[in-house]
Amino acid sequence: MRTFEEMYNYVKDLPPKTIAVAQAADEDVLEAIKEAHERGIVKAILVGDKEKIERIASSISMDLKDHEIIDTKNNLEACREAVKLVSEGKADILMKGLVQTAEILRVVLDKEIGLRTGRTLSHVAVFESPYNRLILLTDAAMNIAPDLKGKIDIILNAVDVARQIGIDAPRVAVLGAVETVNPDMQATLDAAILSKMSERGQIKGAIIDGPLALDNALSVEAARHKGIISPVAGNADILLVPDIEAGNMLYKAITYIAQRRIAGIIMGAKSPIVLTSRADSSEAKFNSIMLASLASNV
Ligand SMILES: CCCC(=O)OP(=O)(O)O
Repeated sequence: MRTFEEMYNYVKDLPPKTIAVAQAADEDVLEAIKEAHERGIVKAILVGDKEKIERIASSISMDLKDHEIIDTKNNLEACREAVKLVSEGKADILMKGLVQTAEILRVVLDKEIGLRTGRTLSHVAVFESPYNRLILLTDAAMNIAPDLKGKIDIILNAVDVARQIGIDAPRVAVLGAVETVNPDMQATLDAAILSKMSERGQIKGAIIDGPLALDNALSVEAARHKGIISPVAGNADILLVPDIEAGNMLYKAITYIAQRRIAGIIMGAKSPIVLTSRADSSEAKFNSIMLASLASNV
């Protein structure tokens, strides 16, 4: 797949999913749900301030008859109710509405009602690139400073998503600020170990190389210019960033500087979780719903 249009052409033939939205009283969230419903991808259980949800829905001419509303008093209650719907099997997908990322993730990780599976949870973003392909970015939202084991799990979650979008053996660039191993830079040490583990078949299903800087991970020209010989350089499908600061800034640079279309979900839980920035457009939220629908096949 090269675009979100191509993703839609695939997702439209999947059975519609039920999505539980934690704090749905937001215009962009409801716009995205409206479009995803009209295009046959989901029906929703909208959790949040009922009066506000109905008011916003009416202002965007959204018909609520095919959706359910659960009235809640505050964000915590909305997150808990929405997460419970998924853990009880009443919804296939969870979506972050107008709540902070940390608020919903705390409930997702709750030992009693949460959605843990034993796997590391991680954020996977997918964006349209100028390189004629969809590219994945991980982790922009969940793992603050993952260690080596964490990075392996983060890669595996991204590989699952890559497969669903038609990339069978994704090329993973382990990003750093430089392309050589520097003992003072932990990201480059982790990159070297991950590359060797991949070469020896200890991590399967992907071709992993690094450290690579962002320029030579993406651009064949940049890689050639810097004389980098690598099975990944210039052709990366997955960008693994060293920590959440790098990931979140790159995610927002893609949106606000490059102005590329993007989608984001959390993988590794009982269901995919649609997780965009609160400030992301309804289009980004719609694309993320599509991505979650696709990823729920994993
Ligand atoms: C994937 C980005 C998550 C994020 O940064 O969310 P907020 O902007 O809502 O904090």
